[in-house]
Amino acid sequence: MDQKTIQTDVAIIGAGTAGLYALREVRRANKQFVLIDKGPLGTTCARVGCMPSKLALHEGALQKRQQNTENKTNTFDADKLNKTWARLQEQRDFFANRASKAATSAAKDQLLTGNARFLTPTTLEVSNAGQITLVQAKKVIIANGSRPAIPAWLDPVLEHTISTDELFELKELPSSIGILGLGAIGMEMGLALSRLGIKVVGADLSPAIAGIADPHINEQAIARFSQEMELWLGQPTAVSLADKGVLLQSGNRQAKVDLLLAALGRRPNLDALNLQAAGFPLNEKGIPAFNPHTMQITGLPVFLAGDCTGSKTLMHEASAEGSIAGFNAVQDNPVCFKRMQSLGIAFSDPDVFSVGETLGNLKEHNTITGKAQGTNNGRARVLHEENSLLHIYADAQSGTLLGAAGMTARGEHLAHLLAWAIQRQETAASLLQMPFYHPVLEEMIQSALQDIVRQMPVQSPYPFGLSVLNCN
Ligand SMILES: Cc1cc2nc3c(=O)[nH]c(=O)nc-3n(C[C@H](O)[C@H](O)[C@H](O)COP(=O)(O)OP(=O)(O)OC[C@H]3O[C@@H](n4cnc5c(N)ncnc54)[C@H](O)[C@@H]3O)c2cc1C
Ligand SMILES: NC(=O)c1ccc[n+]([C@@H]2O[C@H](COP(=O)([O-])OP(=O)(O)OC[C@H]3O[C@@H](n4cnc5c(N)ncnc54)[C@H](O)[C@@H]3O)[C@@H](O)[C@H]2O)c1
Repeated sequence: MDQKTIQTDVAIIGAGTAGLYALREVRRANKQFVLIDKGPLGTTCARVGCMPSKLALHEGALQKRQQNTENKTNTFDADKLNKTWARLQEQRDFFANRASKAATSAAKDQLLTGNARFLTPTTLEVSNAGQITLVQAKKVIIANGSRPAIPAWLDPVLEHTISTDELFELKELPSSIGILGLGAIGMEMGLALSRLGIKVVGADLSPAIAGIADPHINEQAIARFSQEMELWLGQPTAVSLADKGVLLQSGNRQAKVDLLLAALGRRPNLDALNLQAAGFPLNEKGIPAFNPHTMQITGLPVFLAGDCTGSKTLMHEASAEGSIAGFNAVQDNPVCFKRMQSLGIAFSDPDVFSVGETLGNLKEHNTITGKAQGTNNGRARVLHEENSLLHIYADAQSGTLLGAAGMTARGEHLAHLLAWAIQRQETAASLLQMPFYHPVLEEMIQSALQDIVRQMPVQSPYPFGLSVLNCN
């Protein structure tokens, strides 16, 4: 067996979002590096994640709007749908090719293709078709992502089961699909496929969809989205083989579907790296202890970044963690960086979002919830999105904004404004001093803030939103 050895300053495992952001910092510091990836290049986000899912959602929304305009019902047209899917795959290829080129042009001949595993915390064995390369690095960054969870109880129906890793490669879409797991992936893909004309049955053990922690938002979201796909919630679903498909059964409900999409969460890929044998102390989930402000693994010259950490598995967090890990891997003493407010958006149209603290983490007696409903917002009514609902949580004494949750039309934009305001430690009163145009959905934020201010123990004598100017 061929074997060569490379010695370098920094070895990065994974050329996904986190790995590429780490690489940018290592290159800025002019350090030697090796970027290792087993392939395919192109990042999870661009190949099978953020981008293809948004292409499918956008196409689904266009078709739904057209059907509404023409007063038609949603029907399955295999030929048309497969052509649409092929077009979306081409658009997806643009994003994936761009990310792949970013990796090859940044790493050039320091890109090492192969499967990496640790022999010691600073020695890696990289294998590619029988060829072994040993990499000895002063620092290592682990950014090897996650994979879809496919539990063993799906084995009997595995031949009819896919994950999002396969969904965007399908040449022919089924006329019906079952979705197990209604987190962000299950809800986004269920709605996209349903709007494209596929019959969708979605099931989740939990009574909440899209991970919504606020029960009123959840109730509203279930009422809204069950108009588009069947939702089986709060009970286990059994699966068995049926004629050319899968039989789903939960309580007294059952449905036969052509294909099953497993959207049961994702697992960190750390387990493939031989960490324990190489001397990494691991917790019960197989993850080494690390500092989330430096991304350094406790006591070792090794850093983690992105989905492989098993927490904050979002693109913007992967890029921030990659930057922190890459920056710190080239320092003598790692720097602690502040982490951003948490922000999660399901692009379900109306979008479901959660910002900052979730309701379950807040103490009821210390928290005021400001509420706004689409029925009282002119723009939401114009858009036929009266069922929009926004809750903003604030500290009961100071009015400082702590978190928010909502299901609103164009919620992605409201979620960002709220995340920025919370990170800037705005209070309900200070944020009300910002201009709010009319008629806009942002007036839902204004209404919820006014609702908070009204509930505060001390009331200002001045009108809402006005700050006093000392004219003398
Ligand atoms: C369907 C779907 C939709 C999503 N939508 C959104 C969204 O709208 N917004 C959002 O913020 N996030 C979204 N996400 C999450 C987002 O895609 C991920 O958080 C992000 O892509 C993680 O990046 P990463 O760099 O950690 O991992 P990846 O991009 O997966 O990179 C890991 C890399 O490591 C390589 N690798 C793995 N093991 C080894 C090994 N042993 N040796 C060498 N190389 C290895 C892989 O080949 C891969 O290139 C979505 C995810 C999915 C699945
Ligand atoms: N718009 C976005 O930002 C976006 C979109 C898609 C994915 N993502 C990222 O990808 C990650 C993975 O997404 P996901 O939706 O697969 O994971 P998830 O963890 O969000 O959801 C998994 C769902 O599966 C359910 N579940 C678990 N066991 C079950 C069982 N036996 N039967 C039925 N349901 C069961 C859980 O209750 C949960 O609702 C997300 O956590 C998110 O970080 C983000």
